Amino acid sequence: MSSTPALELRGLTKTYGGKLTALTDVNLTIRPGEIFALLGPNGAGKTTLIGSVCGLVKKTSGKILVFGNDLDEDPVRPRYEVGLVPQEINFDPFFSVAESLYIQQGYYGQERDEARVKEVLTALNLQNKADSLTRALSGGMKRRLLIAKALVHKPRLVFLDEPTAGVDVELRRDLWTYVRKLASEGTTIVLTTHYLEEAEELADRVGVINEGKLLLVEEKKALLRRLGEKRLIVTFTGPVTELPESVRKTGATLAADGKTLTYPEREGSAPAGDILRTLYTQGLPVGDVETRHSRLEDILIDILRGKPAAAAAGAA
Ligand SMILES: Nc1ncnc2c1ncn2[C@@H]1O[C@H](COP(=O)(O)OP(=O)(O)OP(=O)(O)O)[C@@H](O)[C@H]1O
Repeated sequence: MSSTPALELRGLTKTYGGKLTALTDVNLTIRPGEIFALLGPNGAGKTTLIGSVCGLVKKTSGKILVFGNDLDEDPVRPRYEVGLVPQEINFDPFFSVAESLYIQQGYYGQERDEARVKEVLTALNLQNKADSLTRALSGGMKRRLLIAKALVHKPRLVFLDEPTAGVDVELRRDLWTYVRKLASEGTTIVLTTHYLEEAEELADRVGVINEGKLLLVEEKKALLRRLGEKRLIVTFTGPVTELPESVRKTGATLAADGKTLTYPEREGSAPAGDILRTLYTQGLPVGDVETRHSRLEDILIDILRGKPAAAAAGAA
């Protein structure tokens, strides 16, 4: 596989109306074939970033390179390699499903390719709807069609902006399977989502953006590891003043009120069971015991609150 980045943003900045800076000096390299999840709260700048690459938003400054091609030098052809599944449904209700895909092929400078349209419709389970008017589709089918539209010209870089917002669990699972398949075939995927479970499930790397600034870019696995794969949480029936030294040494911490112990179990660290055994043998008043897998949600909250440990890796 080529090592040319699928996308490079260098100092990308966007100011709306000379006032609101939606993106500030964003530097980001997306590797070919990866699934990259861009996370951040409402208004963080995710759609602006995607829009700048896809030609829907005019950047204020900075460089955008798609598979090594600078969009300032050629704003059209490199974008033929890009597909976008937008947040909002945007097709003409008077065309049929198949027609809207043929139009899309033309829009991307391609010949009408019936076999490809059939293939995409089948992949998205819309084969029986080819002749239906798009306005006659259910909400979930419209979402499938949005994805079909984004893929029909075989883009090598696909942006999915909130692809599963408002869809049912089954469709979400189907889409995840399909996204994984695309990635396994070498398509690069950039995904924004408010469902952190989705990013956890799919992403190879995660980027966090807030107020137009990219705060962190890291491998998802490393990010989850950093917080501890698992947390042991012990609630005591009465306040404890001090933890046994052997427990303290493991990195376990006692809450200020002495009522809870938290232990992030990391690779190679003491097993949670050893800590529990010590607590019992030392006669500490163990009440409730809970183990919890770390979630991207915990990490994201820490990063957005500016906790230094969480943001240690910095943006790349
Ligand atoms: N066309 C526009 N004109 C003026 N301001 C805009 C425009 N589009 C977006 N903004 C502003 O830019 C900022 C970033 O918006 P953007 O839509 O990129 O965020 P987002 O991360 O995609 O949010 P969400 O998760 O809510 O979709 C917001 O403050 C938004 O109000």
